[in-house]
Amino acid sequence: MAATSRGTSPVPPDVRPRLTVLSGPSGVGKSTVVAHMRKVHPEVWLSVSATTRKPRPGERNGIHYFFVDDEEFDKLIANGELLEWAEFAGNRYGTPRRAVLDRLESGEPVLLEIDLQGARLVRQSMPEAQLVFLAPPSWDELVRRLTGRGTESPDVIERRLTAAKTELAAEAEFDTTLVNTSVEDVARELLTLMLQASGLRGTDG
Ligand SMILES: Nc1nc2c(ncn2[C@@H]2O[C@H](COP(=O)(O)OP(=O)(O)O)[C@@H](O)[C@H]2O)c(=O)[nH]1
Ligand SMILES: Nc1ncnc2c1ncn2[C@@H]1O[C@H](COP(=O)(O)OP(=O)(O)O)[C@@H](O)[C@H]1O
Repeated sequence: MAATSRGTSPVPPDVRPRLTVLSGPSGVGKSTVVAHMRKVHPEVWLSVSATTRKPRPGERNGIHYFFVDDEEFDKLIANGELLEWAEFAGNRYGTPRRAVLDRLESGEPVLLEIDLQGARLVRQSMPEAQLVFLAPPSWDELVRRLTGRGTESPDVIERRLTAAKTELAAEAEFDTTLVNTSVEDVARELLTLMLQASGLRGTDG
């Protein structure tokens, strides 16, 4: 099955939504899709979030996340440095505000990979943003991917699957759904959506 798009954007035609938010349940393949898109198109800018989660093997500070402790995260909030933040499965995650606003001001497409709560906050503060939901081909496949990744303990997997039920139920709040059957197809469709939202042409790369 190819990636499919569903839904239409409620954004008025005179507003250019340059900010794109990608959300979806843990294990659906968000990081994989984004990594593939950036491999093919290294010029695409992705916001790097701050998190209190501990790094997984292979994750690098400043590349995958800014890994901070609770005290540092509190400071980011207190100083108004986060565009949005949320607690997810026992850790906090937030989008550094300045870097995103700088990119938007320069007219570049911007991608945020954040959870449902963050997507809702962005929708409130930036109604022109386009919200893209990444859905699994099936529930069983989501469980297989999350378990097969092998990065979380069984109780953390359980928490993430509980959150996944809430997230899947919120799909209709998003402008578009992409079903992650093929990483390459989804990455291409996501880039096209980002470029179109910015008033730029979609590519076939
Ligand atoms: N609200 C919010 N969510 C974030 C941010 N960065 C990452 N997330 C989300 O936090 C959740 C957990 O991320 P992570 O621990 O990396 O696990 P993974 O997405 O399953 O690989 C995912 O839904 C991410 O999209 C952020 O800056 N803000
Ligand atoms: N289209 C796909 N088909 C099969 N496996 C996939 C696909 N996309 C991602 N995966 C695998 O699923 C697991 C979870 O992907 P990941 O990108 O870490 O998800 P997320 O960032 O949404 O939590 C990884 O092991 C990844 O290799």
